[in-house]
Amino acid sequence: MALLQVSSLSCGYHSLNVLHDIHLDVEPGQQVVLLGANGAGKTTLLKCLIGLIPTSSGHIMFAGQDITEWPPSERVKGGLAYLSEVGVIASLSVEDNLNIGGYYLSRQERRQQLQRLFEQLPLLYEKRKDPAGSLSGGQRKILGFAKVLMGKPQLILMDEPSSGLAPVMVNEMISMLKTYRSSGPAFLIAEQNIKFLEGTDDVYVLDNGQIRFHGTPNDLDADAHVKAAYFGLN
Ligand SMILES: Nc1ncnc2c1ncn2[C@@H]1O[C@H](COP(=O)(O)OP(=O)(O)OP(=O)(O)O)[C@@H](O)[C@H]1O
Repeated sequence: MALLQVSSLSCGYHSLNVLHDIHLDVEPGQQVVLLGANGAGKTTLLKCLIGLIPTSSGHIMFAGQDITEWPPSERVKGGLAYLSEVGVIASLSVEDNLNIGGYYLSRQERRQQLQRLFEQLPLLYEKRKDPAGSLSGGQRKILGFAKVLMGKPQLILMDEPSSGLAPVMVNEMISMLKTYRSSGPAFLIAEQNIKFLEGTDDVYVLDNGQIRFHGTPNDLDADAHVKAAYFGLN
């Protein structure tokens, strides 16, 4: 059974639908990429899935439950996490940001998870008392990633992890995804950067609020029409 199953979903802002009839699945442990240009509706879809924007029609099933009407806090408690492009609170310390990510864990679990992440990401341990705003853009992205991992989610919704990152940090982010995928969570990643197709199981192409393509990265690579129409590739 799919971990996330989105069917006939429409949503938008102030009674104006931006997304139309979206169907999308994520299986446990999968990495799924949602590709689309600026304004295609990627952020809107992720916000709708986490509950920050209400659904106009359709259904969102997660871990066997219909969460379409659930508030964001219940979705997070249920194992869904959302990492926005910003991802961290600049005025709070690195450690406080991480503890916010583990808000729904018991005190003991939170302590253990914090220790585990500090061991895996020594940079965050070194900077644990520093305000998140003092970190470089790349370090902030890593902190944002660690912050969502703190809550031990089953599925992480990531909004443009590459935005504002130098190419070397994009590679670092891709290798972090590889590392953490093997330890459990599934990922739905909204991106414009096709580098994120590396290690990806499934791809959806979103254009003007509609899914125009769904398949594996190999299927996408073989589809000259989609490549030319949406990515200017021959
Ligand atoms: N708060 C809002 N109120 C009204 N319309 C909005 C709002 N936010 C986004 N939109 C519109 O919804 C459409 C989809 O925007 P969205 O931000 O979801 O796209 P995106 O694919 O994430 O693009 P980007 O990469 O630029 O963030 C756009 O036409 C945008 O102008």
